[in-house]
Amino acid sequence: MSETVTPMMAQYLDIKSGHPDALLFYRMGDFYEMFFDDAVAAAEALDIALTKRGKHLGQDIPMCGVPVHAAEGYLLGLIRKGFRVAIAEQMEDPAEAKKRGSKSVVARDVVRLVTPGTLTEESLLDARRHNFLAAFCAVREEGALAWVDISTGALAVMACAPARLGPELARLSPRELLLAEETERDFAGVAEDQGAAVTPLPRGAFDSTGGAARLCKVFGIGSLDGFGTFGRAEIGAMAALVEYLELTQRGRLPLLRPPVQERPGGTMQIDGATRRSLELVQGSEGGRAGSLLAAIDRSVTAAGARLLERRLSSPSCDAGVVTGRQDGVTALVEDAALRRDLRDILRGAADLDRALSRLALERGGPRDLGAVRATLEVAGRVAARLPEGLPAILAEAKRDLAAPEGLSELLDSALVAEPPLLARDGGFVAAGFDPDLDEARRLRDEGRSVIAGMQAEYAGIAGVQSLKIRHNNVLGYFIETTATHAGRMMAPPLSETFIHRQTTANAVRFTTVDLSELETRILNAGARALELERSVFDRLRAAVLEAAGPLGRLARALAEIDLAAGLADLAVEGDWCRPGIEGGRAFEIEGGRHPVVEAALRRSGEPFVANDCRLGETPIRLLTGPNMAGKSTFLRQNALIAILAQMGAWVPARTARIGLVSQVFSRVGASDDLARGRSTFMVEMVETAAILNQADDRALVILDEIGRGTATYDGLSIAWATLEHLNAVNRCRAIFATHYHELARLADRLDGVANATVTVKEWDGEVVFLHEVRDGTADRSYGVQVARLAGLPPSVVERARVVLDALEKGEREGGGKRETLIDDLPLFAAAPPPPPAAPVRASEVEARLRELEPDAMSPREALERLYELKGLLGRPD
Ligand SMILES: Nc1ncnc2c1ncn2[C@@H]1O[C@H](COP(=O)(O)OP(=O)(O)OP(=O)(O)O)[C@@H](O)[C@H]1O
Repeated sequence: MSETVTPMMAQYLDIKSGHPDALLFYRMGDFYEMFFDDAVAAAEALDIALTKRGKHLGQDIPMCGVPVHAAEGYLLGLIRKGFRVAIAEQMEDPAEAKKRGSKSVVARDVVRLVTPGTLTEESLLDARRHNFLAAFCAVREEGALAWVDISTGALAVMACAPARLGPELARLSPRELLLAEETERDFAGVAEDQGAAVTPLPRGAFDSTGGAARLCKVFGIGSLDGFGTFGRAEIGAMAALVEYLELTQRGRLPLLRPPVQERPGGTMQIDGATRRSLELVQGSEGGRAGSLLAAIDRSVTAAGARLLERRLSSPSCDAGVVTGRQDGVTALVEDAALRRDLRDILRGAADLDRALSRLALERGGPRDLGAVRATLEVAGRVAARLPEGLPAILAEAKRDLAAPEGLSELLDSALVAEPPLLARDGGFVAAGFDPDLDEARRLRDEGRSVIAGMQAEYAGIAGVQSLKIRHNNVLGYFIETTATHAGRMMAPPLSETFIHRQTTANAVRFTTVDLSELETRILNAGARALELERSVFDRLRAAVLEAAGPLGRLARALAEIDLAAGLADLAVEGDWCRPGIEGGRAFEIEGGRHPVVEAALRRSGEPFVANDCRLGETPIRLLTGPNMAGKSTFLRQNALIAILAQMGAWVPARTARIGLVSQVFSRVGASDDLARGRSTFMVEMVETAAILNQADDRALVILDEIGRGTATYDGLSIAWATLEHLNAVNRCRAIFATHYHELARLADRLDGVANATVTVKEWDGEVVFLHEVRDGTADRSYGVQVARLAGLPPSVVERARVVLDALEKGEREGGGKRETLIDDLPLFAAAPPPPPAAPVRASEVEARLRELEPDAMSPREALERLYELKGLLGRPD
């Protein structure tokens, strides 16, 4: 049987056996081919043709392929669908292989494993978002999470108990999580809930003893102590990252920055459900649109946008850090000219972090060197524009903008103005940089112009004006003429000069001794020029990587300045204020607004009504009010203001004073989690339980309509007990919106609770939403009116009114015996509402009206249509 396996298939199977979990992209000339099950899966995932190639063990071999030049797009498609891809390249020229014998196969090897967490290509990444790869290491009850963005080299680690894994993953949203094989079962569900692909690794990868040595080697240091004091789990998690990077990048490591150790509790805790319900970085549809991030992002550089997302995802709990950042924003709010100039200059910056990372991974090209040069130039101009006496955060950034000695000059003199993407074809080194290169290029180019002269000369000798000198990859340079003239050239005396090479259907091709010599000279010069350019590239790359430390700091400084300027711009334009950050439990917002709702209303020309929120003395606010009045908006805006304040931004309010918030919890709106078999009510209760069990006295909790997913009295009881627990046990600041007006009475009994309501006016039987939050309670929900506004059939609205009146009357008189009440109600069938005839007619008339195009009608037509419409109205039933 084995005789039927071709040498190439044997090689394929050998490589594939090393990567059973990945699709194997097997390079064959200009294509990456896939075979067997890989081909079937990829053809389906990419919607490309599935073909066959030869037989294996008597069966057809399924095959599909993608062209190399378009491979990135296909890779992206596969990674998005959850595949991992191993890329096997040809490691030698096919000509080399031939030398070993006609049957020998070109040597191939996997050069890289592409996985969701290890992307570096610009086209595969979102420039404005991080792409984190994370590793979680559990050592008994302890745990640690490490994460790296290999496209920028940023590495961080923190102690993380297993129970905190979910919220931390929600904060970072890594694309991929590494777990030890034994723990995969325990944590894979948590990871998948947060959208991270799980990759299991053998336990050895997480070993802290060997790991410490491996990390020291990567960073070129003798001991990790210089970076901080790390626990065993922390070292294990970082070591697993490094091991996986070595595995996927086949030994080439990205430019890892020294690990930043995050302190648990240093950032505001916000769990996944809260992040989703507040739509911090993702809108309700899953993308960026509609999120707070999208509404506040004014950064002009990709690195600035990434820093903004990081800050927004991890607001600080350290008053010093927050006020330090605020100082930076404030300085740029106050100096409009400086802010404008900085933003203008920053627009010219390239994505330095990502360029550096590609260069380190040997995936970079001349354009990445160009990106370094451009960013150095921008950094110089930014530093020159920043005055003395700035707040510390900006002054430090200015210091970090100092360019590494001589690098700018080197890149400036070495690179052409617009370097190409790839080094392969040369053409990126500026004239005058390398005399040898200039000489080789001159020879090559002169050769080309000599050829033009030669063509004229040979045309004269042969007496054939249409004679051409052409070039192709097989023959090199050759003289071409048509068959009509060729006879003369093949006969003496011309045949002494013109040597016949080839006859094709339309042409006959010749060469000459002089042409061959010239060709060799041109080829040699071209090859030499290319070789020299490559060595210049290597030199420049080495110089850039040598300066990777300071360049990383410079990139970070630019991002910090961009972020501060963007937030300042936002603050000025939105008329925001600098919030006071305090140690106590104050929460005093005057004239607060919801930035996303406000922006949406502005687009439709409507004003947003600003509202106060004071939770200082009575920390719990019980909010009642009609449907659609703006309760959810009010709840969320206060949570968002706290988050914005602690990320260091200004906030959408007239004034704000906030005692540091340790945790934000939000339960707003309900949704089913059918994938996990949970009903709406169950999801709500699970989330409420999490809040009641975790919220401490520095937490800010917003709860919207707890208990509405069940029977009225069950719901009311749960809401009641929840409110009491928040007040007595959690002792946190909270806003609690409810439709159970009965709860309002609790405010009289509980010290920490006060009532507030969103006001409406009733006018002519209609509700008018004022969106104003006042002290006090609402008397009713106006649910029926809102239902009418939403377009419920009038018969249903009318019927609902009747039922509501009866229920309310019964409640007043009978103490809430609903069964008897319902018995008393006139039955639906017994008192049918009049059939709604008019609206049907009206909509038919409307439909006709909509079809009309008055501009296209003659007066007569218009009149006819009018009669027709009138006729429709008057038609008897
Ligand atoms: N302060 C405000 N100023 C202007 N318009 C507002 C304000 N607050 C809310 N709105 C508008 O009212 C709409 C409804 O708001 P929201 O969803 O907050 O109401 P709600 O009281 O929570 O309703 P329900 O009880 O039905 O969930 C919003 O989409 C927005 O357009």
